[in-house]
Amino acid sequence: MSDEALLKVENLRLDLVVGSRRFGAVKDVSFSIGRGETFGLVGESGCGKSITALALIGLLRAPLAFGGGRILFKGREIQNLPGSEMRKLRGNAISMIFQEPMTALNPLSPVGRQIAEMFVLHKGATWHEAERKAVEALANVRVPAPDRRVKDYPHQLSGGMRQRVMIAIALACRPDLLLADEPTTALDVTVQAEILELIRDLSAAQGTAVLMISHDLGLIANMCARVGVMYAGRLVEERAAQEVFRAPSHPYTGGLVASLPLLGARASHGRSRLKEISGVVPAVTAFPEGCRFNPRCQARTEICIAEDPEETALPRGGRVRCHHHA
Ligand SMILES: Nc1ncnc2c1ncn2[C@@H]1O[C@H](COP(=O)(O)OP(=O)(O)OP(=O)(O)O)[C@@H](O)[C@H]1O
Repeated sequence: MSDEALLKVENLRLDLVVGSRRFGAVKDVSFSIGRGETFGLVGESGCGKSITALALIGLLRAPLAFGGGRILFKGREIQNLPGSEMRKLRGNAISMIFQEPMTALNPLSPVGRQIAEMFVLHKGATWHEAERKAVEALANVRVPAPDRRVKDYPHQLSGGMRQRVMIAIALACRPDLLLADEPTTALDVTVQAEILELIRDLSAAQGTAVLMISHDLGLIANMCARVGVMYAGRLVEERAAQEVFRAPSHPYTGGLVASLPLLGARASHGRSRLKEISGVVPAVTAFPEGCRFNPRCQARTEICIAEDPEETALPRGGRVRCHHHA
């Protein structure tokens, strides 16, 4: 991608450290996100999406460890920043929302105070100013009666309202990049749609780039301009969202598309595709030799077992990592 990229991840490797052994939980993952762009990471549970996001904001914890590569944010390498420098970025220029707000919010502090803290910490506001801004921030995420809700503790709010609070905290300082890790998985379907709309509207209004993470390809394609498909710690395909549906190139992507109820029939038309992906993502300590997808792949031949495929650029843009890509 161009030098203009807001975030550039180059050959990222993240290791699972078990005694003296290191297993590549994420290996050679590269992607970039432009300013204001929405980029999605999709793949089944255990593919390495969450740990990739955690690595971006310096929240990786043992037994996982940074293993190599570079993370450039606005051209600056951030993969080895000291804790104090990373804390200046986190919540300010890069922020994150998680699947379960209860684990991220402080149960002992009113939500208004938790939002206000961001303005005090990162923007040098006084508490008085910050608390006024917290009411505005809650109104912004469409929480009714925000002047009263600021005094509520997280347990007094519904799951959807808590997620709105987390979005208010994450967007308080108008970050350049929002990492959204399965932000709606814990919510019921109607609330899910509202929260996604909120993330889309607010990030577009603020010019915030979004890295959206989900196991749901439909959701990702709806929200994102470009999609990275992860399998067993590797980025196996990266494409414009519409291309992923129109002509998935990696057999794993094809399987994900075919398993979507509405689009499966169309995507598999005229080509040999997995109707569903049998089997499960292997444990990090048991990734197979060669292509990591080979044990589950219907297109597998000997080379797939013997050799890890290189990344190949696709003619209509994007890239794929498969010996037999479409
Ligand atoms: N704290 C940990 N200790 C050991 N292994 C871990 C830890 N955190 C993650 N892993 C392993 O690293 C791999 C990638 O996990 P990660 O959470 O990034 O997957 P994911 O694609 O985001 O899936 P999910 O949606 O389930 O979080 C998985 O195999 C997981 O078991």
